[in-house]
Amino acid sequence: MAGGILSGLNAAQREAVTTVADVVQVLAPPGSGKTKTLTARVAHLIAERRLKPWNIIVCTFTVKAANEMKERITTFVGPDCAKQLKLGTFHSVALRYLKQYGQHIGLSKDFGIADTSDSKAIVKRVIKQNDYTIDAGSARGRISTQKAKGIDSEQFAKTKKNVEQQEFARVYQEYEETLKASNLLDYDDLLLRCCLLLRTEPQCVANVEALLIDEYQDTNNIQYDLMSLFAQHRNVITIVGDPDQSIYGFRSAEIKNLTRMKQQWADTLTINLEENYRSSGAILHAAQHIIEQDESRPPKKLQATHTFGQRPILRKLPTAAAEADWLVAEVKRTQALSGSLLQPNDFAVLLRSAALSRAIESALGREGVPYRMIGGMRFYDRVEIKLLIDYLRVVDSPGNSEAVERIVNMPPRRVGEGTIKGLHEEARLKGVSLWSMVLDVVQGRCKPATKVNNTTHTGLAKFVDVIMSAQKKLASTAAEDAPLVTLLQHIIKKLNYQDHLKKKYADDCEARWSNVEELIAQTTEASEPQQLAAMLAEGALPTIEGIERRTESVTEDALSLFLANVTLSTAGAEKAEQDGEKIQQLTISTIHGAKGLEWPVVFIPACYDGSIPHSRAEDNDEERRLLYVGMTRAQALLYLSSPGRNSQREEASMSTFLAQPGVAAYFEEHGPSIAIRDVQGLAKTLGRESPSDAVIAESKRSLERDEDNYWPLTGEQPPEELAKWDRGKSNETAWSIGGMRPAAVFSTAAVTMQQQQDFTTASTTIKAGFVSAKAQYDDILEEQRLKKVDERAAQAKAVADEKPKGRKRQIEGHGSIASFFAKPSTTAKKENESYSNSIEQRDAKRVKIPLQELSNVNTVASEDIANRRLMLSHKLPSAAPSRQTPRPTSHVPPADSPYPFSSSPPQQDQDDGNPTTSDTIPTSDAGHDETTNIAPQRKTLGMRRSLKGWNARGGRH
Ligand SMILES: Nc1ncnc2c1ncn2[C@@H]1O[C@H](COP(=O)(O)OP(=O)(O)OP(=O)(O)O)[C@@H](O)[C@H]1O
Repeated sequence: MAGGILSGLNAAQREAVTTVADVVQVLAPPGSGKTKTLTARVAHLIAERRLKPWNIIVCTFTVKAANEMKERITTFVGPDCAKQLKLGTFHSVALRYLKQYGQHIGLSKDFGIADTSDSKAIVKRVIKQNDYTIDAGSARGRISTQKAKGIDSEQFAKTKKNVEQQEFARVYQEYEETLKASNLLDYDDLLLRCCLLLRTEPQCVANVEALLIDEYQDTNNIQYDLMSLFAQHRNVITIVGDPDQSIYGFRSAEIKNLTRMKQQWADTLTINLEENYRSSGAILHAAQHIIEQDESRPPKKLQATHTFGQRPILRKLPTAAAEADWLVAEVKRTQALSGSLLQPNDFAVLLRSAALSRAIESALGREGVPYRMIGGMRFYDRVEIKLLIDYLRVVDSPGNSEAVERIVNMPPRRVGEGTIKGLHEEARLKGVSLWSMVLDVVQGRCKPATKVNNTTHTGLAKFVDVIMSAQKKLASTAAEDAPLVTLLQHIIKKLNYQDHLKKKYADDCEARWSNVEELIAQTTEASEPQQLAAMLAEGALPTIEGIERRTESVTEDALSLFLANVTLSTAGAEKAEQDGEKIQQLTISTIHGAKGLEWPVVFIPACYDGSIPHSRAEDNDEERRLLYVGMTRAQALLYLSSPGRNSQREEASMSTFLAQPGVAAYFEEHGPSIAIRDVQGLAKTLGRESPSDAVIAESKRSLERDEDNYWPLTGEQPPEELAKWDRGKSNETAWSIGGMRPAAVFSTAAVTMQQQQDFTTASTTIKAGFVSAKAQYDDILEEQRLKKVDERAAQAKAVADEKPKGRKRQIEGHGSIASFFAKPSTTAKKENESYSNSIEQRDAKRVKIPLQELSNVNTVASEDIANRRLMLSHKLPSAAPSRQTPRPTSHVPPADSPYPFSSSPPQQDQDDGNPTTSDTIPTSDAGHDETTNIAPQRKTLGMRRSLKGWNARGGRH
């Protein structure tokens, strides 16, 4: 048996499992096998030391962890033995004692448990009944904090207090009285009463021979007391934990409990596990460097068992939206370059807070990448968002009776459920929508069979007012006056939405309001003339001669398209879930929710000050540990990124943890190249079959670009995006002057040459006929923009001329995924030890080429500029603009290259001036519509990126 228990353990783990010391602390970094060790020790105590399983208590922090541990122990000692262990969360173990021995402290056997929502409801009622002014959510949290500190309501009331604290003391006391009167214990009480019981009646735990605790760094003071009391007779305790992963300070976790334990049991044996079995050396080095910024923390060794691998990536992007696009592009690129060996399940996006998921979810939805959320709901499924989206839906389409039914009494307007159902049924029988039924009732055109009293009538009238005023608002807002966000804000104001959230979700209204702010940011973005035009162009079908088009309203179309976008962005994933298929899904999680988990590829976006460290965080060290926990979830590839502007459009600067001197040396500036041999190594590690070279080559073909080189490393917009913006601006000018809807943003893939020419004609004609002051001013701005683009182009050329061209910096012999996945573990230690030297070598070789990729796209920008200059001089281009697309940048480095896995290839010395076929949509039948005589579409990189969403969605649904 012992052989089985100990097999596969390293020396330190074996020592931790077999030591005869009574009190043992196993301090282990992430991925070092803490759970494995703790499990083996339980099995060892039973099998070798002959302890009875029913005399062993094992405490975990989550039910999931308890179940996993039980499963693992079962494999060693069998199910009958395993089920006799006292194994569970602190709360469940405490509950067992209270149920069995509670009478010793006057607790009747039939006490109930107040769950979180019961507790909240009680606090709210107490506040309401007494007209207290204290916020219910924060009062509930404060009660829990006091209990965690072991301070009961009477003790709290006795100390000197200011007025506000006195009120809280009364809430606390009345809350306790209510629980008592109802014979309820809340979660905190379970622990507190158990402590009381074990102090009053220590005999209850006279049988306990050993106590083992997982994730010890998250214990609070009450849990510490409970630990001492459980073990009070024999004092045999084993804990495993990692102070660097203590991220629950906000729930009163006490990192000091480690030293407190050593003080209480002076003979505590501390065993450090230093080998990490999860992450590549490069990831560990970077994570270690970050955590070591906390100088108060004792130095600790962390040894990678894998080889160095690929250095993590630290990327700057211009905006949160660009960051999301880049992230999804990297998911798709690495997936394709691995010949689909990497599947969505292998990727995780870890966020500091749930509200950050919106941009990522939208980008994933647009690109059809399925995802699941853990530790949170999908953005559009969140109650506070769903309700607003429903309002927008009803404004857009009042005939949507389901949506009307959901929102007619939300926020509450005293319209009962029965009334709504009755009206809905009457409407159905009459063959009209619920909206028209409600409207007729409110406007006195109909006397319904369903009883509608005065109060209900008033409620219905209020609802009608919200919808009709919103429709009016939309109709009266000009396209250039941000119609979507204006509409949304109108609805939010009408609903008094922030107050509604405060009332209904007292304890987490801030987080919910953050989500609403995120939706406002999204509609603000979508309302920009350029975005609006692009969205409309994406949704537009080509004009077909002889078929009359529906008269368009820019604002109304924009709302419909926006809502369709929202719906479709989640439709793929929903379908997969409904069908019950086991589909591959990328994971989105908060970092807190990802604790204890691991993935081959991890992204941590939004690494900016205010996000991480969070603006409301009280303890920056805890925020740093949070980043550390996130980083150490990654096995092979880790991406951190930060936008120059966050989703609220505020300027954002790189997280202080990542901006410190020396940090950059641990990161690459862009995603890695992935060669075929890397894929083979990856397959080996993941225990999967390696795709053939042909499959890899084929899936590579689907890629628009096989290097992470679209977004400049400086965090600026790519010239293509700027040129697009510039072009969008010139359209906008024409649009606002002529009052016309733009046919499209120039050169979008969805817009035909004919349309472009039509638009060019229209805009030039307008300008020629009537040149307003605004138009002249726009022309001046336009010239200034052109100048800037010219400067960028010149700068890019200068950079591109530097040698060596297009190289990425890598450490010789390191720095590739292959070197991690091939994991020649005997050399791993050596490799990692020589890391510092490598950094120096690498830095000596570092070639600063931040704008290297610009040279590829200069031609695009230049031609656009030329075309726009033609427009400005009121001359029509004789033919559709011929735009040269960037060359693909995939090159095999020479065999003797010092950068064998370099991801940015050397530039070719000459340019034949022809667009490469791989970057151009073939001019075959597929691209040429005979019936409409539409010219073949050409693919341009930036444009295709932004338009793909609609095309793809159209195809899928
Ligand atoms: N001696 C070992 N040899 C090989 N693999 C090991 C060894 N010890 C642990 N592992 C593996 O390392 C991975 C991480 O182990 P585990 O989840 O127990 O780590 P942990 O310390 O609990 O991590 P975290 O702190 O992140 O939760 C698991 O896949 C485990 O099987």
